[in-house]
Amino acid sequence: MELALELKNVTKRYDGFTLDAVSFSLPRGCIMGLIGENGAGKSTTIRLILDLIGKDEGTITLLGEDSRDASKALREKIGVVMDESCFPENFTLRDVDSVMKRVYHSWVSEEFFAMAHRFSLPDKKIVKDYSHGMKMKLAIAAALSHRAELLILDEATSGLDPVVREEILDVFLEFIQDESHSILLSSHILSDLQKVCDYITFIHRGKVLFSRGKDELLESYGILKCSPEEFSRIDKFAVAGYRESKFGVEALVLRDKIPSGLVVDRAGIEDIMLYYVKENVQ
Ligand SMILES: Nc1ncnc2c1ncn2[C@@H]1O[C@H](COP(=O)(O)OP(=O)(O)OP(=O)(O)O)[C@@H](O)[C@H]1O
Repeated sequence: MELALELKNVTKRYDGFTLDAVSFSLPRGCIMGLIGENGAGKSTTIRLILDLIGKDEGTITLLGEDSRDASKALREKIGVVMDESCFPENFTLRDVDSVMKRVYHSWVSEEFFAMAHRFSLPDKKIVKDYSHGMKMKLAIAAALSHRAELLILDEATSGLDPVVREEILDVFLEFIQDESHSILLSSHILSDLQKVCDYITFIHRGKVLFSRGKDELLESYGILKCSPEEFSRIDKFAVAGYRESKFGVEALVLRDKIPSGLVVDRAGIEDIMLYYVKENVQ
């Protein structure tokens, strides 16, 4: 399986925080969601991948090349959306186009304007007068207009309404129709990730708790609601996390380890994350 991205034991130490031996890999043609609580290390991971900050240990391979020796040609193949404010405030679409075509050899003006119009971005308005959603759409249109093979997005859909998010998720799904294309995106909107991702990597307090196929995760886990007596009879290796209330016990469990007769409901990525975090608090 050809990989778009591979991290092996990537470590970054800050005073009071360590991104600790992070390893995961993203196959080409797939979308990976990076999840984790505030301050977990998602943006640090993305900055390391983009070589915006230096790592202390480990290796990062981007489209087959070491990220440290990334050539200009490799950089052209990576579309990045870090935040909304990537263009000067007095720029119009035309200004963005004329600057970007000097930055990227592979810039395709027709694709940029087509995407900008698809996103209903106005021709004449300057960036300063854009809404937050318009700025994000502009950043995404630009990232998609230089023949990128790998898109890396940090919180690209945060603060956007559901209609705009859906529009952007559709663009992502179209982008990976080409099997050489891949996407890594971090988000707190787990329902969005559940819709589009093939893989989920969960970072918690600087460590990868898991990096797995989404379908496999959703099939493996379920939510069990039962009485304390029933819960006491369950193999504890089957329990990823639980909470007790006056109504009984609710637990995130491995579905195939639960005896028949007990009802196990479907778990979402959000359930999985919440129970895992609860179980891993120190
Ligand atoms: N330049 C820096 N110097 C010191 N500490 C830093 C620096 N950059 C990030 N950190 C710390 O690294 C930790 C992880 O931050 P990071 O921005 O990667 O988290 P995140 O998962 O993206 O969080 P959020 O969801 O809130 O954006 C935090 O404790 C943060 O304070």
